Amino acid sequence: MERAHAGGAATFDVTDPATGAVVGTVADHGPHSALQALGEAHDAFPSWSATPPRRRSEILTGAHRGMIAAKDRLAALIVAENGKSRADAEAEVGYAAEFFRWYAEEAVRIPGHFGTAPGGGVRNVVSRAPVGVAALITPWNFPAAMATRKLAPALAAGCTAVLKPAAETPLTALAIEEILLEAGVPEGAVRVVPTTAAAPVVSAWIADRRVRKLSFTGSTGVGRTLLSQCADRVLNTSMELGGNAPFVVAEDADIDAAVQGAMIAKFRNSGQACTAANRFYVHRRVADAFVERFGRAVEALKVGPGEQGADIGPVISERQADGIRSLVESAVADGARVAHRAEVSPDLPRTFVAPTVLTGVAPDAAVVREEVFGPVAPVLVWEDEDELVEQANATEYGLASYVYAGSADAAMRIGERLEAGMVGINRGLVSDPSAPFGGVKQSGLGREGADLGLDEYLEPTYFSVAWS
Ligand SMILES: NC(=O)C1=CN([C@@H]2O[C@H](COP(=O)(O)OP(=O)(O)OC[C@H]3O[C@@H](n4cnc5c(N)ncnc54)[C@H](OP(=O)(O)O)[C@@H]3O)[C@@H](O)[C@H]2O)C=CC1
Ligand SMILES: O=C(O)CCCC(=O)O
Repeated sequence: MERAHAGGAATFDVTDPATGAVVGTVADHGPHSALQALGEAHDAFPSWSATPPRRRSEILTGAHRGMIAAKDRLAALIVAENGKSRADAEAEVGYAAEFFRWYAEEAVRIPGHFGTAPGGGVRNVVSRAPVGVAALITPWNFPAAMATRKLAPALAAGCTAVLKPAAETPLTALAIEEILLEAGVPEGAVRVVPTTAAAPVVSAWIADRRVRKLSFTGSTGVGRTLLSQCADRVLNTSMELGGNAPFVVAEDADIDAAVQGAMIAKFRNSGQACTAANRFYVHRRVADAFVERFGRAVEALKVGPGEQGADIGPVISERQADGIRSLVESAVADGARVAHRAEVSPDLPRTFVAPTVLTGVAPDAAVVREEVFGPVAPVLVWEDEDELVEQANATEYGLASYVYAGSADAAMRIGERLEAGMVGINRGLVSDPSAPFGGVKQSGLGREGADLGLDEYLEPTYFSVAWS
């Protein structure tokens, strides 16, 4: 599985987090070749933005088909470079491809506005134009979906793009670039630029006047740094940052359904998602039943390499694994109890972390306050709804939250009080290309998916037309 890409002699290896084996080698772009790629995207912009929406739509439809046809190959690449289970990888390919289909349908329906100014004699005409060349920065946790969630609306809007994938997972993004070219995206309109020098490459793009848009998915810390760099040029930005999702179980919830939702919300992608349930608030009356059933489901999880039928693969790196373990150790040192834990063979490398349920966790424990990004579920007990809401909102993050309740009234009442851009009501999965994905507070700016995701790549122009 080897991919190289024009862009200079330097290369870097991509490794499998399940084994440490090298699974690919790619060009390592520095700022110079990254700016050349930007030049290509800039040159391609006039023609792509003038391409009829119907044709752009057909090309995106072709990209959707191309991804579905390449599902096995793409899933294998994702497992190899990210480590997730084969089932998670296949689900990701379907989810990622769907962004192309959704935005193929949106490309031909970009709305405008025609209205009469209240004073009369003037018509307000509003049209929307592509913002220009977009620089897209993606993380390693969803190597396909994070790329298509940005590329699809950018291309639908008429933008061209340079995309920097995470250094851990460039192979999937390169495969998607090829699929786009095969579907008819012109040479240069999309350039994937792997690098081990993220900061200088991205800074060079941000400083370059040809870039008119930055869309970033990753940690809040890096997002903050990029926002301050973008301030110098007042660059249009979209930011999908970290999360710390509360998962609330009310006393009248269907416990089996809540456990099923919790398994998805917590263990999809081994917990490495910004939408992952980070802390569980379970009503005292149902806490024992929930922990017992949730614990049984967790203990049944099979941990192992993604291609060997495991439910839970490795996390992305030893550093990440050590960080997750130390959150568990510090919670236990402060009185928490490991109530349930899945088995991990001692023969597996250190990147494999045991899925764990913690009880008796202090509300201000680091495992509750910080984004765990791993398969660990701290469970806290609540009784008073005001206190629950206060604790759930006591975070700078505001991305996703989840509520399980028996009555729609209770579910919506609690859901509306949670500070989050997305609320799963009796569902453990909120991600959907047809819905606006994004957060409030320090979880980000802007939305991806749905019609709002397209808006991020369009600028309104208002024509004030004398018209008697
Ligand atoms: N919201 C989300 O989806 C994600 C959140 N996270 C959170 O962040 C933590 C750390 O993960 P990590 O991978 O380090 O996330 P980062 O935020 O560091 O990485 C995300 C992307 O930003 C790039 N990047 C990193 N530093 C810079 C920089 N200074 N300038 C420009 N680009 C940069 C990375 O490139 P490169 O890979 O080459 O460093 C990658 O493409 C996780 O534990 C998790 O809590 C992580 C990933 C996704
Ligand atoms: O962690 C992320 O930013 C990706 C969330 C995956 C999803 O879309 O559900």
